[in-house]
Amino acid sequence: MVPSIARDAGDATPENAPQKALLRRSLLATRQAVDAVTRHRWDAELCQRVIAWATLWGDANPGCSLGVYWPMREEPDLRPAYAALAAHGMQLALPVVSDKESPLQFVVWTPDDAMVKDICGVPIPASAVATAPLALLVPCVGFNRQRTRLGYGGGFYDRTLALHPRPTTVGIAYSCGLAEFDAAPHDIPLDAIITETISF
Ligand SMILES: Nc1nc2c(c(=O)[nH]1)N(C=O)[C@@H](CNc1ccc(C(=O)N[C@@H](CCC(=O)O)C(=O)O)cc1)CN2
Ligand SMILES: Nc1ncnc2c1ncn2[C@@H]1O[C@H](COP(=O)(O)OP(=O)(O)OP(=O)(O)O)[C@@H](O)[C@H]1O
Repeated sequence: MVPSIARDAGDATPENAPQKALLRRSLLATRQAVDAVTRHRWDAELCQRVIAWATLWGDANPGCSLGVYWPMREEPDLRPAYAALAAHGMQLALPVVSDKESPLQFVVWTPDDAMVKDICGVPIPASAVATAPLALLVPCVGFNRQRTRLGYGGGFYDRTLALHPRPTTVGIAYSCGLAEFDAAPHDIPLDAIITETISF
C-alpha cells in the first residue's frame, strides 16, 4: 500500500507539517529496513538507469556539469555510476551546506578527490571549486505521482530550486519512497524521477 497523509477537513494546515514529519519518519524507517542484498541489487539497477539518462543529457548538454550527491542515511548509492560518467569526461559536482538558511552551493568533484565534511557532516571535496550544475540528481526521502519531493525537512533543495535559472531536476529514490501527499506552496515539481523499477 502507498503510504499517505490523512486528508480530512481538520488537517488543513498550509503545509501539513506534522503529518509530513510522520510520513518522513515512516518512509525513512521503510528505507532503513531494506536488506543489504536487495539494496545492492536496487543500486545496480538505479546506476544503469542513471547512466542511461545522464549519457543522453550529457550528449545534449556537452561540457555542462551534473550535480550529484554523496549517499547518506541509506540513500541509493550511485557512486559506481558517477565513476562511469566521470571516466567518460562528464563534470560532476557535489552539494555543500555553507549555512543552514542558504541555498546549496555546488563544487566540482572527481571520484579520487580528498574529502572533508560540511557543517551538516556530509562529505564534500577538500578543494572547493564552485560550479553551477545545469542538472541535479536530487535524493528523495519520498515522492508522489505529481513528482513532488519529500526531503529531510531542512529546506536546502527547496531554497536551491527556487533560484533562477533553475537546474533540470531528477529525483532519485527507491520505489518504496512513493507516497500520497499534497504539495506545499513552495514545492517545485521534479522534472523526472528515477527509481529501480519506475521512471517517470
Ligand atoms: N546525500 C545528500 N546530501 C545532501 C543532502 C541530501 O539530502 N542528501 N542535502 C539536502 O538537504 C543537504 C544536506 N542535508 C542534510 C540533512 C540532514 C542531515 C542529518 O540528518 N544529519 C545527521 C548528522 C550527520 C553527521 O553529523 O554526521 C543528523 O542530524 O542526525 C544532514 C544533511 C546537502 N547534501
Ligand atoms: N524557497 C524557499 N525559501 C526559504 N525557505 C523555504 C523555501 N522553500 C521551503 N522553505 C522552507 O524549508 C523548510 C522545509 O520544507 P519542506 O518540509 O517542504 O522540506 P522537504 O520537502 O523535506 O525538502 P528539503 O529537502 O528541501 O528539506 C520549510 O520550513 C519551508 O518553509
